[in-house]
Amino acid sequence: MGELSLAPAKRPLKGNIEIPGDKSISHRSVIFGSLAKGTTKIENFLDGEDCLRTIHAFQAMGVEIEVDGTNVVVNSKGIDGLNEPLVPLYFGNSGTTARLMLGVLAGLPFFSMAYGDPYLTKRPMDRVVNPLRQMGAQFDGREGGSYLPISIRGKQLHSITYEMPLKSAQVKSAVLLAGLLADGETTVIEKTPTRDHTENMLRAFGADLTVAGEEIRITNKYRLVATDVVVPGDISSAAFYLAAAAIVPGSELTLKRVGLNKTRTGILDVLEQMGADLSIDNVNETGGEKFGDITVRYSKLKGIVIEGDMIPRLIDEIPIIALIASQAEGETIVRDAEELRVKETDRIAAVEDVLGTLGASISPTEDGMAIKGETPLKGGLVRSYHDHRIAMMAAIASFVSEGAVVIDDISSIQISYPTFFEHFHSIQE
Ligand SMILES: O=C(O)C1=C[C@@H](OP(=O)(O)O)[C@@H](O)[C@H](O)C1
Ligand SMILES: C=C(OP(=O)(O)O)C(=O)O
Repeated sequence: MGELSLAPAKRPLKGNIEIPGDKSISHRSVIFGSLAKGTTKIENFLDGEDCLRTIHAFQAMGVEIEVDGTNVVVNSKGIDGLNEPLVPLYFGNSGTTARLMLGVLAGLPFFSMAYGDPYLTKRPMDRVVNPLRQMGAQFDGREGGSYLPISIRGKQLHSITYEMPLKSAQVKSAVLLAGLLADGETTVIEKTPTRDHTENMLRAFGADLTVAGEEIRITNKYRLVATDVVVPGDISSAAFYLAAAAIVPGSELTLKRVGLNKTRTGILDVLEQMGADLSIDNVNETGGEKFGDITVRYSKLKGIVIEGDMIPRLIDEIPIIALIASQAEGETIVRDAEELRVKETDRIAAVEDVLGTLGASISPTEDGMAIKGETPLKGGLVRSYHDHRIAMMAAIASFVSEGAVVIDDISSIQISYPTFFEHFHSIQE
């Protein structure tokens, strides 16, 4: 797959979409399934490239993992049964695999090596390497271990109390995973809440975890117990079709079984504040994770300010929110989102380039952007920067463009949403 030209399609979008499994929860289901002794069955696993990297890492350590589409069965001998990997572990484009696995590998009694693709290789790893070194971890790598490739000499770790300097669920999770393998009680203090799937799944797998206000504590007192996981749909994937229905006149889409964890539903709050017409039905819960069907109908939108504690609740949705804002009346301002600079690409610069090329008015700032609407989009040739969220945002932009949107390379979409184009075409019939 390479370049793709999408003709303008200014007709109402209609239908139902089965949103694929949540990426964050899929990674964690394989990690906890592999650390627990016994059989863990995972349903609705996201068979995107990133989550497959996490599977390959544990297979290289001797865990039996069978993948049959979105059904995965993990058979593990538990933490004590993991073997030294004989080959370097390849994490591809996946920041979540890299950060969480460094937390695991640091506390296992063997040597390992990790590397990634050219994009992951540019992303900072010192954010996990630093706290893990405080726990006694031994890493070596580029720029003193700040960037992949990194080698890990596994050690018996000791507990720490770590106050989060960044708003990052990956850092929190790396320290908690290391805490699961360390002596004593590890405490993470998190002033701004980030996604809490690690905490929910640790509880479901029987770990000794307590959460009291801003403090999350974990010990290695109990071994994890293999537990089946049903993965809810990924709200970060649903966001693309929430946006499509919200900005194409006359549309109505229902997105099925989408995760509704409060730490992830910022996009729904923002859409409501902008004036979108949303309803949620069939709400249920699995493994501490709420999910339900979301219906969105087109309505006139207006610009808003998005900042502070809201940002971690929609961090991956900011590119698609920028597109929505370009079709809303008035100005939308995004602040406190400096983390966007160190994602798969610099997403502030990429949004400015892609939406700017298409005709939107985007003014970037150090930690966000201002978007002036409502601007007609004219179409054009855009670069995706090998970033799945940028490529999908550009594809959705074609629904409201006057001319064709040509995306230089759509292969990155396989990272998080392999059925994206199947769904894209199904809602135009
Ligand atoms: O923990 C996770 O599964 C993730 C956390 C977020 O990253 P940060 O922890 O860097 O904010 C998010 O952007 C990423 O897509 C997935
Ligand atoms: C930032 C993302 O993922 P990761 O950090 O796992 O590469 C994402 O999916 O938007």
